[in-house]
Amino acid sequence: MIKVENLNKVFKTKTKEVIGLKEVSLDIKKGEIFGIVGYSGAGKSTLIRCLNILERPTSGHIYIDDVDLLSLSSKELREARQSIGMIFQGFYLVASKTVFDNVAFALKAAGVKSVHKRKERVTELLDLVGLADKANEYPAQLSGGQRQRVSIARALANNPKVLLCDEATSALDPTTTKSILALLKRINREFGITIVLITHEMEVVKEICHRCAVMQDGEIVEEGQTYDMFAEPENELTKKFIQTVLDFELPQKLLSECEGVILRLQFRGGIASDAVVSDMLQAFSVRGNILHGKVEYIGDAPLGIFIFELVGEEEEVNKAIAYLEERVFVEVIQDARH
Ligand SMILES: Nc1ncnc2c1ncn2[C@@H]1O[C@H](COP(=O)(O)OP(=O)(O)OP(=O)(O)O)[C@@H](O)[C@H]1O
Repeated sequence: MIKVENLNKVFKTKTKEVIGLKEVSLDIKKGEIFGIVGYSGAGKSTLIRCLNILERPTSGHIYIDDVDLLSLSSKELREARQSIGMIFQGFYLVASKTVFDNVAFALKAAGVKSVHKRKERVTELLDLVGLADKANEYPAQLSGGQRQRVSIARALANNPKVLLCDEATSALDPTTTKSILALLKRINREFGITIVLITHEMEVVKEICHRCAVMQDGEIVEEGQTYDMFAEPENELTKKFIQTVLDFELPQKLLSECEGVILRLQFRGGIASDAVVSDMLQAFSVRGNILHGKVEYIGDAPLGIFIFELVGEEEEVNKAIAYLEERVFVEVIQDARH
């Protein structure tokens, strides 16, 4: 659906050249929610702005449904953009227009001349985003979450195939963020709209993205199914992002009192975690203490995480670790034996 091939963007300033994107390639499937995550300056905004040619890449290709966006004339590009909606962190609503008129404006701009048709569509959209009762209010009278709902209604006005979300929830509190993400999920499910979102919050990716990519210094450093990225991240930066969601802070006092090996065990959904641990405890002469444990849901799929201390003779402990490593993901986080 969206194919990005070897995209490069170099910003030329008076004194230097800044690399915005470096050989970025992506293949985003129809109906997918795809997340792009990275720290500030990683190139996320540049990439998402390139997807509707708000920013012209220096080289490379962008295809949406096999149409090469960079080969289009200005008129053709304007038409192609009708099928790409976009929402932003700052909402960009027109302060002097009512909620109704902010949404109707997108229809007018797209050439919908009939007042009746515009009214019908705006009413439908405001219903969809839960703002039917706010049609005559002005942006200043709305909360941040409500403003983002208006901008979602506006972005969907002309039935786009793709919705680009540029840090759409970064200015919102956690509860409002959840409600906006739930709305995006619903839009994706009910209308099959492909959603590409950029964010610096892994929590957002965990909540709604089917697949995601991690960016650093203009490059994609890792890409995959969101669940796999959480369960078995490979890149160091991905691991850091994952930790922001899955990390357990154990009290320093507890760590210093532990005499054995502290392991972090990760169980993919479907594996009976307690059975693996109790079988291990029966098979080897070791003692085990669970220090922490919980099940995180990545989308709807469970990922179990336990912090576990193993105490015993060195050889038995090593055998027990090897036994666990054959069955689940194991990370040694402290070894007080050495
Ligand atoms: N118009 C510009 N002129 C010069 N350099 C730019 C321009 N826009 C972006 N850059 C540079 O390109 C790199 C990528 O920036 P970009 O805004 O895409 O990152 P980002 O991941 O979106 O960060 P943030 O989350 O802070 O917006 C940065 O080094 C940035 O300074």
